[in-house]
Amino acid sequence: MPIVIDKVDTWIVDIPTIRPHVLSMTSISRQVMMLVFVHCSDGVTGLGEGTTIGGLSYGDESPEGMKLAIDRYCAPLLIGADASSPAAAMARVRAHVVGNHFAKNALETALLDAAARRAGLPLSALLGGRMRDRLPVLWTLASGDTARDIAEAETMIAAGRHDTFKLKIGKRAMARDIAHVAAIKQALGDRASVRVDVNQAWDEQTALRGAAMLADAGVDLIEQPLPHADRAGMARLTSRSRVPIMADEALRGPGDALDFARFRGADAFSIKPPQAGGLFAAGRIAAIATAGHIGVYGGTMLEGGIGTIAAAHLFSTFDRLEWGTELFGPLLQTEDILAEPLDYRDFSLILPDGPGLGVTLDLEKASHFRRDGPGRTAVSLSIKEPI
Ligand SMILES: O=C(O)C[C@H]1C=CC(=O)O1
Ligand SMILES: [Mn+2]
Repeated sequence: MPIVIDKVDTWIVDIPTIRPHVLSMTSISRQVMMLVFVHCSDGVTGLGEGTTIGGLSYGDESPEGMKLAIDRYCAPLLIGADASSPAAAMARVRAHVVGNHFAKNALETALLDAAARRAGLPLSALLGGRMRDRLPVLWTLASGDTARDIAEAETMIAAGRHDTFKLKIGKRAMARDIAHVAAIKQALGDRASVRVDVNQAWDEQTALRGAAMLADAGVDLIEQPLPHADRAGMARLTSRSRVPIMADEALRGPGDALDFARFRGADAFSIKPPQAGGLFAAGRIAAIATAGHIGVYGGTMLEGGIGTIAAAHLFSTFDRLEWGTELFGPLLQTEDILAEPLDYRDFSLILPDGPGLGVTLDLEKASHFRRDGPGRTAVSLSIKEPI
């Protein structure tokens, strides 16, 4: 008897962040996660997560939209389908649903988690096998305040948690932002690598001047300085900047990665399974990066434990990961909805060995924070910032 997909459930879960996280386009003080449960006829359930930043401020999918896309359009395509081939199941979804990369990634993760659990293998084994058991993880300093960011970095270094920091800039005038970055780099010196993420906020002229000043300040990497559609500008900037340039929002699938590799639009790629449209698509971006002599970095959408560990399984299979990862999402949340939190130590995230994702959802806790669940909390009702 073939094992088929019986049911697909989606939940929206709201968790506050430990402090406001300030980016160029929005500030968040909670994270909204869309969880997917794929229930199979053999009793195995796979888990996936779709999370973005600040509703629709970062990308063109919101957690609420992901839930709708899955409930209304994707789930009916999957019910009764063979659960043993996530690739065939996702091909069916892709044939009928355009775009919706975050929703597709969450579904593909759940299908792969179920298949790997059934096989008794860690997800990384299904994706080709691990090249490493731990991933270096940086921390983003984004409180919006220089002194607080320096204090936060010092605490992280002292605790052995992070020694590489990404600073979110682009919200304020360029000179003010760079003074903030330079002060942090000066305070940390050689004890830390400092990078910046402009989140598309600059134009090419600002970026050319900014890159020169950031080089003088000792910054190691500049992430997505220009709007995602300005590929020619990214290529010109990459050829002129003394600091390596990384593409993030511009990479919405392997096709974008191929263009960037052809025109050397970046020195490094931030690889994010949700932006890519799934774990397999993200793996193809890494292959293009490697073939194009472009550096590889494991990005995040500030996901919780499920999305984070799914990405970690994939990143563990990459043969090159020159720029490390930023898989710190669960550490930014006040609560963990996993039964056992992810294992962060020695500046790294340690991959679990159990089958599938290798993590267990604390169902009671997740239901408590579920927006539409029985334990609906004050958190989801008292939020003032835009969803
Ligand atoms: O990279 C982004 O643009 C999004 C995200 C990742 C880390 C962080 O602080 O924000
Ligand atoms: Mn980024």
